[in-house]
Parts: sequence; C-alpha cells; structure tokens
Amino acid sequence: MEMVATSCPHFSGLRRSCPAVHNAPSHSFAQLRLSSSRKPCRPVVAMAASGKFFVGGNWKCNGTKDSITKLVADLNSAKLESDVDVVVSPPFVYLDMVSSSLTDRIEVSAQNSWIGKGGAFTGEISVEQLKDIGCKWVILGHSERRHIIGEDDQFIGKKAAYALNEGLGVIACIGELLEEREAGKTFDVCFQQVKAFADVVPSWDNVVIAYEPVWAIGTGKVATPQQAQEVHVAVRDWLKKNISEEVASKTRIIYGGSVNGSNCGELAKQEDIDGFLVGGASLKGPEFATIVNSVTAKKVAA
Ligand SMILES: O=C(CO)COP(=O)(O)O
Repeated sequence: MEMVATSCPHFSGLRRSCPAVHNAPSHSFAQLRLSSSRKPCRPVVAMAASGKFFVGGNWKCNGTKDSITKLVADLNSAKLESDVDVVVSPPFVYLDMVSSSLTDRIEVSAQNSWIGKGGAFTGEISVEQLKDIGCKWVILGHSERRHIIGEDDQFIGKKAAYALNEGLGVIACIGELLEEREAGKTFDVCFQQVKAFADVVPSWDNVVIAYEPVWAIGTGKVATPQQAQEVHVAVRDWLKKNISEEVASKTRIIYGGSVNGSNCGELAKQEDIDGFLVGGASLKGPEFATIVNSVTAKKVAA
C-alpha cells in the first residue's frame, strides 16, 4: 500500500466517488490510501478541518419576540455535535437580541447587507453595523432576493465583495428555477451564478456555497440525494477548473431546499454535500439540532 496526497488517479477531481470502484466510499479531503495496483481507492482520513460540516438556519421573515426567545432557549439547550459549524440567520430586527442571548457555540448571520459603507441608504443595513453587533456571516444571492426582490448577479457580487473585504463570511446562494432544470440548464445557471461570485471575491476562505434549487425551497419537494450530489460535484469541478484545486477541495458546498429532520441523513451521506442551509425546519429547535447532528450519518458513510 502506498500513501498518496490529495487526489485520485482515476478521476480529475478531488474528493469524488471513484468511478474505478463501483460503490466505493467517497474520497476524503486530504489523503487516500491506494493499493499499489491503483485499483480500489479507500479513504483513510476523516474530513479535514477546512471541510467542517456547516449547517445554517435561515429564519427568513419569520418570528416574533416570543417565538424567537423560545427558539433561542431551545437552541441553547440542544446537544449539538462538536464538529459542525452552526449558524442561524434571524430577521434584522431580532439580530442583536439573538446575537446577545444565543450560546457562543452558534454564530449569527444576516440575511442581507449593503453593497458598500453605510450612509444615506434608507432601509439598508451595513456590513459595519452587522459586525458591530457580533454578526459573523451574511447570506447573499438567496433565490427569494434574486426572484422576488429582483437582485441580479452584479449587485449580489458587489455585496459579496464588500462583505468579504470587511471580514464577514458569505453564504453564497445559487440554484436553478424549475423551468431551467426542465430545459436542461441547471449546470449553466449554477455556473453563471458561481462565476459572478468568483469574479469579485478577494478570497474563498470565508465563502460557503449554498446550492438551493428554487423548486425545492419551501415546497416540501426536496432534491434527491443524487440530484443534489450531481450539482455539488459539478460546482466543485467548476471551481477546480476555474479557480484552483485547493479552493475546490476546501470550499464547503451545502444544500438547501426542504431539508428536514427526516431527509437530512440521506443527503448528508453524499460525498459533496458539506452541510445544509435550512429554512422552515430551522424554526424548530429540536429538528434543527437533528439536522446539525446528521454529520454523524456523513461520518458513518465515509
Ligand atoms: O431557502 C431555504 C434556506 O435558505 C430553504 O428553505 P426551506 O428549507 O423552507 O425549503
């Protein structure tokens, strides 16, 4: 047996299922143990720190002081696996309240931010203000902002560049409409949206990509694990070809769209699903904790 670093000789990408071995478990991020004949590839190392499972709860425009106080109490008492980055994203008006009452174990994200320094921009929230109240992340490019509010790639890109330059992490959302999927354009749409981020981000260190097919958001129609995995692999391959192998390997690609406590385990087992962005089910503390803890299914699958 020989130890080799980083990639599989049977496949151009990093950390993919090896097509040379049917049903082979996935490659890990860092190292693979290969037989000297270079046939079956087997992972021997668990996910690297850079690939830590990431679960975000996007509370959208939901909640009241009372319901959010209860949700925070449930989250504070939940047992969460330690090897998961956990983030929740309350509506702006409750952000400070959540940030100051939530356990340090969970970080807080905004659902939007302005494209530049704050000032005379009525109704907007600046990155400086978000940092001031302890916010570490911002969700950008969410389909509800793209398709309901009308934000385009260029505008979203400006927000991402500014937030990253100022030290916020960005949860960069991409995903196709149903008609785009049906027209066979899923990859084209996702690549174009990733490219818009890629064109402007100063570094990928603080970027998590969230693949959220629009037809699966809030509909109860979750993508199958295979559908999600297929897009995640394609996006990772795009990063490899257009940015670098390192960025492709390290960047977390999480899935969102009707994730719940029942379907998270099967999705988590997919090699290129590095976590979730959860809407409706993140409003229930115990169910959100189940989704966070689906990292155990991933570890078993590896
Ligand atoms: O939009 C989402 C997360 O950002 C997903 O929402 P649902 O989980 O409610 O489908």
